[in-house]
Formats: sequence, C-alpha cells, structure tokens
Amino acid sequence: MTGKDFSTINSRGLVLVGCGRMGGAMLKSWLARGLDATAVTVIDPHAPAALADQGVRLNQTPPARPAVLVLAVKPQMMGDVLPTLEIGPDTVLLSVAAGVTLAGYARAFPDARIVRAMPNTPAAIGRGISALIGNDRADAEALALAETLMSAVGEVVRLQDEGQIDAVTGVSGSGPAYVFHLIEALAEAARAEGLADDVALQLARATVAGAGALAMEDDTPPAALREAVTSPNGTTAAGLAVLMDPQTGLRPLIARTVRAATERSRELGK
Ligand SMILES: NC(=O)C1=CN([C@@H]2O[C@H](COP(=O)(O)OP(=O)(O)OC[C@H]3O[C@@H](n4cnc5c(N)ncnc54)[C@H](OP(=O)(O)O)[C@@H]3O)[C@@H](O)[C@H]2O)C=CC1
Ligand SMILES: O=C(O)[C@@H]1CCC=N1
Repeated sequence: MTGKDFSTINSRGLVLVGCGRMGGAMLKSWLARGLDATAVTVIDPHAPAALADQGVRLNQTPPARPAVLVLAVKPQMMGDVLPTLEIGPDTVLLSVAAGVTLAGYARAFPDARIVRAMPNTPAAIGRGISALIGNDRADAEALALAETLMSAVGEVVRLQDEGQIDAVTGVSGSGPAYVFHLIEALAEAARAEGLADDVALQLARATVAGAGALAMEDDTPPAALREAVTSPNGTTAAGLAVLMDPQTGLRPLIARTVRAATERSRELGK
C-alpha cells in the first residue's frame, strides 16, 4: 500500500469518529502506510493528544464533503453520534461497528453510500482481516475506497449478504480475543506443570504465534499440520485425546463460543 492508493482520501479528507481500540488501530496502520495525517480529522472526546503532534486535526470542524467518514464508536453510542453528523452522496460512510445495520444508517443518511466492514485488532500491525458489504447506493467506487482502507490493515473478503457479517463478527472480529485466551490458558497450564511464569508465557505466546504463522505460510490444511506434530502413541496424541473429545473438547466449545458471539451481533442489530 502506498500514498498513491490513498490519493483521493489524501486530497478530500478522512473523518474518523471514535478513535479507541479499533479506530486507533486502523488509523495507526493507515498513517504508517501513506495516509496523510493532515487529511485526517478525528472526532473523539478522548482521542490521544499525540495524534495532533503528527498533524491530525483533533475534534475540529470536519471538512464538508470528505472522501470517507469512518464510524468506530460503540454500537450503543450510535443514537447520540448519528444526529451530530451530516453525510451526503459524496462521502462514503464506512462503519466498523458490530450489529448496526445498513438500513439503520440509511434511515439517518438516505443519500449516503454506506459500507459496513468488520475488522479485527491485528489491523494495528497490518495483519487484520475484514469483511465488507455495501448498501444499494454503494457503487464500485465506494466499495473500492473501502477496500483500499481495509486492505491497508490486512486481508479483505467481500460478503454477498449483510446477514453474513454477524458470523464474521463471531469468528474473526471477536476471534483475536479467543486466541489471546488460548495463550493465557496455555501459559497457566505450563505454570501448573512447574515452569516459571516468564518461561510459561514465552512458550505459550511463541507457540501460538509460530503455529499461526506456519498455518498462513504453508498451504497444507490445518488437519495435516496437526497430524505432522502427532507421533503414534506419543505426547501429542495423549494431549489431543483430551482436546478433541467430541463431547468435552475444543470443537463443541468453539462452536458454542462462536454461536454466542454471532447471536450477540444479531441482537445488537435489532
Ligand atoms: N475492539 C475490537 O476488537 C473491534 C471493535 N469493533 C467495533 O468498533 C467499534 C469501536 O469499538 P472499540 O474500538 O473496541 O471501542 P472503544 O471504546 O475502544 O472506542 C470507541 C471510542 O469512541 C469514543 N467515543 C465515545 N463517544 C463518542 C462520541 N460521541 N463521538 C466520538 N467518539 C466517541 C470513545 O471514547 P470514550 O472511551 O471516552 O467513551 C472511544 O475512544 C465498535 O462499534 C465495535 O463493535 C469491530 C471489530 C473489532
Ligand atoms: O466485542 C465486540 O462487540 C466487538 C465486535 C467484534 C470485536 N469486538
């Protein structure tokens, strides 16, 4: 990604409403990849002051027709935030909020080209993944602009149907938290088996990161990568007999986890 890819946004401006964990993570990657800080207006009462030192306009009147307005506040804040904004057909509204639907935004901004994206926090290091879906008014240009922004922070998939974004939220939007919890659980188990705290955490973190990197770089299916670790009647087989138990193992637990997160995303949309 280069400054050239951001040229429309750099000349017309980007407004970011909500610069917390997700908005802040994306902005960090965009600025590192060619977004001109002086083209950015951040609206957030608690935006980090350091952004102003980089040239970002903090809590100032936004440009009248920015190329894009990115909404990254909590879904519960939308009722307060939307009435403060004016978005016409020249601006792409790009929302990363869970739950809030295209129809909900269209009621507030009937002429707007609206795109929903569901990213995740590895966006902060350019290793996120986002899914995109636009409303009827979102033309190829609007979707391309959204894709430029989201592909600057990681991989992008396009959805066919807005309903699919709830499952994306339950899998990859929330998913980093599941993986961080796996690191916590592995480190705890390592401590329980007698390893020192720092060594336990180092082993857990590097194992999850290394296995993740191998799964990305190698086209081998994950099941085959798992089998390559598993010697007949060895240690991994003993561990997997517990982890892959059809009733009490990871599969049913992850299925329930993703179901709960997906259902919550659907609820937020009501
Ligand atoms: N965190 C994640 O992993 C992901 C989050 N999302 C979505 O991103 C959105 C933001 O989540 P997240 O970043 O975690 O939340 P945060 O609370 O970290 O960020 C939201 C930011 O918006 C600020 N804010 C509150 N009210 C306003 C307002 N009226 N105008 C402008 N800014 C305001 C908050 O300030 P203050 O803290 O002072 O209230 C905060 O800095 C949510 O809709 C969520 O569904 C999507 C994918 C992943
Ligand atoms: O927990 C949440 O609601 C948000 C959406 C996906 C990740 N965080």
